[in-house]
Amino acid sequence: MSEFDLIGRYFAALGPERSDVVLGVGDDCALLEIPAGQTLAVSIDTLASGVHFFADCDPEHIGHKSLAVGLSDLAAMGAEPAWATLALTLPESDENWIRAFATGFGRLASAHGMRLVGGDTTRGPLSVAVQVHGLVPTGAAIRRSGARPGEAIFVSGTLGDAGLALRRKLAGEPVAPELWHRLECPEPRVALGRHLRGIASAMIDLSDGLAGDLGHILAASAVGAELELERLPLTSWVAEVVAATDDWSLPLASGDDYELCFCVPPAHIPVVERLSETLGLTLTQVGWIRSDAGLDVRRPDGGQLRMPARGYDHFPAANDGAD
Ligand SMILES: Nc1ncnc2c1ncn2[C@@H]1O[C@H](COP(=O)(O)OP(=O)(O)OP(=O)(O)O)[C@@H](O)[C@H]1O
Ligand SMILES: Cc1ncc(C[n+]2csc(CCOP(=O)(O)O)c2C)c(N)n1
Ligand SMILES: [Mg+2]
Repeated sequence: MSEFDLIGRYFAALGPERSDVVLGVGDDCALLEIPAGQTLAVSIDTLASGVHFFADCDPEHIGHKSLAVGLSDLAAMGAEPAWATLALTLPESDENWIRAFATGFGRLASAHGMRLVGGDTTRGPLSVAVQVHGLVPTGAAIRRSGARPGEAIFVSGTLGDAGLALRRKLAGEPVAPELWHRLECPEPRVALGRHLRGIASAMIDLSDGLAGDLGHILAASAVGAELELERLPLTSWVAEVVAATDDWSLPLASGDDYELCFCVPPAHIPVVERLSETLGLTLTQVGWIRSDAGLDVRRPDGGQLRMPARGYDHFPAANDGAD
């Protein structure tokens, strides 16, 4: 099947039609209308074979995850998903693979009212780059820079499940299907992000791990924080590993969580508790923002945790100085 046949058959109509798409797949550019009073939020993420997913991974899941990580960035700004573009690099034109990929991508796009409006298809080592475009009322986006001393730090869902799935797979151990799902099919917290407009002062999505990603909020806001490990929301799988090893790197630094971490003034804590019930999503306070710089991680016995690695890094510091 030719490049243009593939595009026409699998990528010309993914996601719902939208009235703000003046021109979608098929011309040199897409043409998109930004509604009055809205600001465009844009983010791009690449998933590379062997780095972000295993080469033999279910292509439907690769389609899902390649869009989910971008949706998670939109969620972290409080933005509403609108349009996506997709750059697909494939070693061969395997129609079964492409159909399954488009199914996973299209299902998630439809669930969030997002239309695929363009892209690029080339031959090469398998990699997928997705640019997402979202809309947020002007002035309402939630940045990393708004955290203030005295605010509560919350996270959604549970932490470390995807990291545990990856660790078990790399060790050749069996992985429970629910854990595997957390790694391959993360659920971006888009509704939560939108509901936190006007409530959260700062927000980030957790792609590299709580310690590192919260560190980005602290740096952008010029504040510090205290985290209490006993408050971390863990599934029994992760809790067992932590209890057996006293190693907190899974929930703090393994990455791939795609949960939201956000800060709220104390007066808004009851709103967050109600939101948790409305959305049926666990929202857990894990610590406090303070004015002293740095991240202080408290163990259940009150002692201080020597910080593990700060989070996933494609070019870790061991390379520093080498060029
Ligand atoms: N090659 C690049 N050129 C320009 N800006 C970049 C480049 N790579 C990253 N950035 C920007 O640097 C910032 C941090 O990038 P990063 O990819 O770590 O985003 P993130 O949201 O923290 O993580 P994730 O990619 O997991 O969503 C973002 O504002 C991003 O747009
Ligand atoms: C096969 C395989 N090996 C390792 C990982 C773990 N991993 C890769 S990139 C990343 C951080 C987020 O990426 P980015 O910073 O590029 O957004 C994490 C946690 C995986 N998912 N699959
Ligand atoms: Mg992000």
